[in-house]
Amino acid sequence: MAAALQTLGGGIGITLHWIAFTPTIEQQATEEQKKKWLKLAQDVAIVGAYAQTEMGHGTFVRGLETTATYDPSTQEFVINSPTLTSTKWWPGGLGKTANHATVMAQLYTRGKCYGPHNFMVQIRSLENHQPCPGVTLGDIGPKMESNGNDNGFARFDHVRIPRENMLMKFARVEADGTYVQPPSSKLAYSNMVYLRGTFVMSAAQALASATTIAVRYSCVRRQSEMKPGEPEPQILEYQTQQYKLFPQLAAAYAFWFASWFMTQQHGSITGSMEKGDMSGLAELHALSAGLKSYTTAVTARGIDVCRMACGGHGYSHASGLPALFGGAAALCTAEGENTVMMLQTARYLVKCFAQSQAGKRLTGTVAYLSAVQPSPVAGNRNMSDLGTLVAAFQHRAARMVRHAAMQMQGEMQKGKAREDAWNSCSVLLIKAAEAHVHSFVVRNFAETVQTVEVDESVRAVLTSLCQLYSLYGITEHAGDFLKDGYLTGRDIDAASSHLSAMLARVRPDAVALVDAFDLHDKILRSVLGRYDGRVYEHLYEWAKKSPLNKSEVHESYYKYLQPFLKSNRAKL
Ligand SMILES: CCCCCCCC/C=C\CCCCCCCC(=O)SCCNC(=O)CCNC(=O)[C@H](O)C(C)(C)COP(=O)(O)OP(=O)(O)OC[C@H]1O[C@@H](n2cnc3c(N)ncnc32)[C@H](O)[C@@H]1OP(=O)(O)O
Ligand SMILES: Cc1cc2nc3c(=O)[nH]c(=O)nc-3n(C[C@H](O)[C@H](O)[C@H](O)COP(=O)(O)OP(=O)(O)OC[C@H]3O[C@@H](n4cnc5c(N)ncnc54)[C@H](O)[C@@H]3O)c2cc1C
Repeated sequence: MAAALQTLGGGIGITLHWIAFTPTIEQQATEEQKKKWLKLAQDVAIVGAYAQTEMGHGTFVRGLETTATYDPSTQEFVINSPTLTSTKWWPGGLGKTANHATVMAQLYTRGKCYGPHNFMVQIRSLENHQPCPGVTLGDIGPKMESNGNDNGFARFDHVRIPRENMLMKFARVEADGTYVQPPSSKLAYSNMVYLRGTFVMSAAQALASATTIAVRYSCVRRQSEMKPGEPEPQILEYQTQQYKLFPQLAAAYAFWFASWFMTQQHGSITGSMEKGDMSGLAELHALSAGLKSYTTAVTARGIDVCRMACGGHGYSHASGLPALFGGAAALCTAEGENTVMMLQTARYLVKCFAQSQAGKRLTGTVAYLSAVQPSPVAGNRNMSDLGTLVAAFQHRAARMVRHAAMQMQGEMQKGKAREDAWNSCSVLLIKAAEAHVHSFVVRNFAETVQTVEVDESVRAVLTSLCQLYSLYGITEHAGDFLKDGYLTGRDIDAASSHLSAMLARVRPDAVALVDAFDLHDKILRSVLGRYDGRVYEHLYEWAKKSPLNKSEVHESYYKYLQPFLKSNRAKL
């Protein structure tokens, strides 16, 4: 339905209705309010946008300028866009599709500001879809990709909504204007945590799509001579092609398993929060922010590697890879810009490190921080053993977290304010947080392949893939592992040769591993990745449908080229 609307309309998109607007009602509305709006949203009797970001603020939610001022005389909130930069800007579906929006605005009551809260605002008439009085709407214009989605803008000129339109599951405003505190001010951000968690699966699916396309095409495409006089080989026979594609394929599986963990964690922690136990919220936020940032960044880069591995046809929209890349690039910015999200994870790690220094036993995804010994125990390690690889990644992360935290402590001891010390160490902090998330993904991948209920022959293939993913990470970041002597040069050489062996071992199963994603041609939308492998015939058919081929001589010849040629010939 959503996809149909998105393709049919060519300018409307209800993606955000499903992934942001409806979940916000589910997570932030009272039972009363759900009775009023949730079924309408689920049945698409209303279409909604999630209107938080403004022209002037996206990351800094506490800096949003839209206001919601409570008027006790009428028991209404007045929604207003006081400045140009307060214009809501970017929300998907806001331009032309949505007739409702959850609007994040600074809540004012009795002259005091209580920070950003969500409000349900009808923005278009249900009769004729015209903007409601006081509401100005429009599309923000063409983007890098996803132009089927009308990311829009909205301005509110003192628009009045009933008090009951404030989503009041956590915080409330009583009829007389009294503000009732939520258990945590961050619960207003809970849907962002949820959405970031879903991005991990979006990244896995996107990387799975890209590797399916590139691996299948690399079995169809024959090019060059590996040995003089021999037939042109499949390009997947080249080790360099395997080195490009198989780490991306392994990452797709790693992220797929990481998203299982994320979903399970989100469910159990929000379950406890429903019972008033907020203790897991900080870890959930740090994990979802870090995983979202890490997986979307690796995915965007990985899709472009797949695109380049397909040569010229990879650059054609026929391959489906440019659109995939554009979508993945969007997820690096949307739902929390990646740098900012990784800094949130770093903030949590620094806090946990301080707690472990004070003797607290850490648990959950940071437990390893207190378990890992600072002084490395060098020695010939078995670089094909998953336990050894996991321990190496945890040691690397613990060392980098400790280094960044100690660096920050040092800056503060020199008299720097905490915020300045934070800023001057933020590159170290980002790298430490990335190493932490990377070690989580490796550990989770290893634990999943060892416990998932599959046939032993399948487990053997998944284990090779997990080794490949880990060895690739070690060789790509060798310096981090060598720095304190935890790994030696010999270990890194061993890792490189094991990696080469893994490339050769994965090769015979590569097509089966991408087929296992079970992505239908209609989902892949790629001539190169077709299940039947009939690339060339369909590439020709695809090209013939290009609008430029509607006429043999394009009108631009008569308008521009013909007079231009004529005048140049006249000068000869
Ligand atoms: C792979 C591709 C496949 C194809 C895809 C298909 C097509 C794709 C194309 C197109 C569709 C894309 C889909 C679009 C969807 C996107 C929708 C949106 O974008 S909706 C807007 C999102 N906006 C943000 O996420 C704002 C980000 N900013 C923030 O969240 C905050 O401002 C933040 C966290 C950066 C700072 O918030 P502070 O300033 O209030 O908090 P501080 O001062 O940093 O920290 C205070 C305490 O609060 C905690 N905290 C912060 N946020 C928290 C949270 N969410 N939950 C729990 N605690 C939190 C912190 O951990 C900290 O805790 P202690 O004090 O250390 O204990
Ligand atoms: C495809 C797409 C769909 C979107 N859909 C929606 C939607 O449906 N609803 C919605 O509300 N929003 C939506 N957004 C907006 C999105 O949430 C914001 O773009 C995002 O939160 C980033 O905020 P920003 O654009 O203000 O970037 P900024 O925060 O201005 O980032 C610009 C640069 O500043 C850096 N920076 C900012 N703060 C810090 C900091 N504290 N420390 C270090 N560096 C910092 C960033 O790292 C980045 O490099 C969408 C965006 C895109 C691209």
